[in-house]
Amino acid sequence: MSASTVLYMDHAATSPLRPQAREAMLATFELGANASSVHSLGRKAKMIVEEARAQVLDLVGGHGAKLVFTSGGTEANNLALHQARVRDNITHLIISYGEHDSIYTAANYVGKPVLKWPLLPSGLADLEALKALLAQVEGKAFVALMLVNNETGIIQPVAESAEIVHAAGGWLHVDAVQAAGKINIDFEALGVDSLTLTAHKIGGPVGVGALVYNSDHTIIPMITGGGQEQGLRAGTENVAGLAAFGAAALEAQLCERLPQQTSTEEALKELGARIIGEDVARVSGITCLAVPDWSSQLQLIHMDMAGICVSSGSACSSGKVKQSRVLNAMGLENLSGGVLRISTGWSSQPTDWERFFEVWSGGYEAFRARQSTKLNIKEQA
Ligand SMILES: Cc1ncc(COP(=O)(O)O)c(C=O)c1O
Repeated sequence: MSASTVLYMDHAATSPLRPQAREAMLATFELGANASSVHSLGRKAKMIVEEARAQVLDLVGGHGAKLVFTSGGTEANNLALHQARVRDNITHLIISYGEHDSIYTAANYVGKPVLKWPLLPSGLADLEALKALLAQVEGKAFVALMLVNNETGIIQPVAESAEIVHAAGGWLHVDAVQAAGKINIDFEALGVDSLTLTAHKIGGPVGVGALVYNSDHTIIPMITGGGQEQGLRAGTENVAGLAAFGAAALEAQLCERLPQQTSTEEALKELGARIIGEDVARVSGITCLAVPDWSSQLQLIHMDMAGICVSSGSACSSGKVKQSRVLNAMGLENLSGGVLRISTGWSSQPTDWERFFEVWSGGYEAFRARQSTKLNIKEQA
């Protein structure tokens, strides 16, 4: 199957490179200079890095904030966690069950007690539970809550959480990787201490990300060596990648009108599917559907054979389908084996949902017909 006949509905995993990002990247490859060099080409490279910094800060309304570039969202989340590791006054971490593994699992390596912050059955983080957890902390807490969940698309109450965390003297980190380009992000209005972004979810390249932070804070570096990034992140700058990140951020500011999935979701529900998080605010661009009988694995195979790239709802960094921690935390263990995540982005077309529905519904009906034939044979035997 050629790439042109494939329907890509897995933007939450990686969004294809935008033409503007590709162009910026190629132009910078031509330059071929180190941003730390003092000669004219080096200074030009440095200017490209600084322009990208301004473009990415613009995407999150972070005009009064600071930004350190990283190798992606995972490193930015780890750099945020590092702040908890090195600050003696931070005694505990409070991590929501919805977090990406680059927070959820990495928190266990900070070396301080980790308290797990439950989700409500709606999928929203439980703010009363947050208050109760903070009350258990004798020192200060580092708290992590993502803005948009990567499996369900649910928008979390970050600004409210920031108020609660700050009233207790803590630090609130927000992973905004899946929010960027889908909803407007206003760093100041959210009132958080640090915020993670990655380029490849907004049409930039893989391997480039950023930690935006409140300029009242001093960031302690995790990677040391040369003095790049004002001494906050050593390593020769990935100038071409950063130029592309900046170009993608500029385009993503428009929060493109993604094809509406509402009518398809209604049709899916009529066939017996459940749309996870349908009672709370979600981004358009991520739909998580679940059925009790047709496994994620079989759904993925069926869709893939028809040339449609989707994902299981759970993280599948190992290429395997595994149970969803997020759905389990919502009390949906019974559904978590039959989950499918469909995600759209800048290159998606309105007709994509129609083709998705045709193929998925055909597969599900055929699956159910096979199941009832099996049942009849059993009953007759
Ligand atoms: C919510 C969230 N945070 C962090 C990451 C990690 O970003 P990166 O792939 O750039 O390391 C991802 C990527 O899947 C994500 O979805």
